[in-house]
Amino acid sequence: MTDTMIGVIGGSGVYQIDGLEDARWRAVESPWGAPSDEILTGTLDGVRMAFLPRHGRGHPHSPTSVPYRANIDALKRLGVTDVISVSACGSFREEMAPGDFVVIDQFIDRTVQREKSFFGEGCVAHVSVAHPTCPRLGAACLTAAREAGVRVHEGGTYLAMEGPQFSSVAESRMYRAWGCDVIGMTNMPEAKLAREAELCYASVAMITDYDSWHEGHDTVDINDIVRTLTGNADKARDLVRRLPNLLGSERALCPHGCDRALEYALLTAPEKRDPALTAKLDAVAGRVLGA
Ligand SMILES: CSC[C@H]1O[C@H](OP(=O)(O)O)[C@H](O)[C@@H]1O
Ligand SMILES: Nc1ncnc2[nH]cnc12
Repeated sequence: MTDTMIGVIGGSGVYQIDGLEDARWRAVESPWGAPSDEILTGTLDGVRMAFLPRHGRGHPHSPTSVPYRANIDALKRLGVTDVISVSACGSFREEMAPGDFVVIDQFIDRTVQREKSFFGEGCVAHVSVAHPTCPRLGAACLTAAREAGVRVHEGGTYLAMEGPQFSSVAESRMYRAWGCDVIGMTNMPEAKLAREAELCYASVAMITDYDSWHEGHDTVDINDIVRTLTGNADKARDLVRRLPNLLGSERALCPHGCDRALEYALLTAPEKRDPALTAKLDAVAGRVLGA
């Protein structure tokens, strides 16, 4: 058994969480650069918590400029075991209405301008992201959302677009035809990096709009999104407050193997490894590199 530490990555509209004991904002240094912001740490119902606003307080980071590697590395360095992302998203489904939440279980990654891996030349690793979210953590989010009285959908495919512009009507119709349920700009490469760092990852999509496909609704507009965001953010904080009781302060190995994702993933022979890269990997891959 190890100690649970829940890491919450707050998306647009979610720049803090409430109720932490011994709360303090901490600067965490990472060899992957500066994280989006300081990280708020504390304890909730006896469980250690870490909160990171994805875009930074005051929202200085665009979806493209979010330092995804530094964020995941910093959470891992603090001792986080389980990461919950909360994100504003557009919907491709009539029944997934603005104000509803969706616990995501699949992604299609259409981002093109981001660093997507901790690994590379000098230390090559291939992890599986066939199932990119942790079912155990997703189930806890589903229960927490229901307890908080949120209308929540179990499972959904999230299309990650580069942005920052929203989709055209043609793109929106195409993603819908592909079977996607929601659209956002940030969960990739975040989910892939969490898997590389052997962190359980779950994503809660907070629906703000119907993107651009819906003939009965105006095309997506930032003013409408911001209006819906405020209510969604309050519900998200309520959901987060319920997670410690559901997850508990002690954790067994993840039954889905998220915390052992690197077990057989490293291909580069020890004598061929780049010492500079392996040094940067101390937190993410120290378990398998023997750091
Ligand atoms: C505020 S609308 C567009 C913006 O909001 C979402 O961010 P996040 O996933 O961090 O909540 C979306 O992905 C875009 O970045
Ligand atoms: N329609 C949309 N497209 C991309 N990101 C979003 N975030 C919130 N609504 C969105």
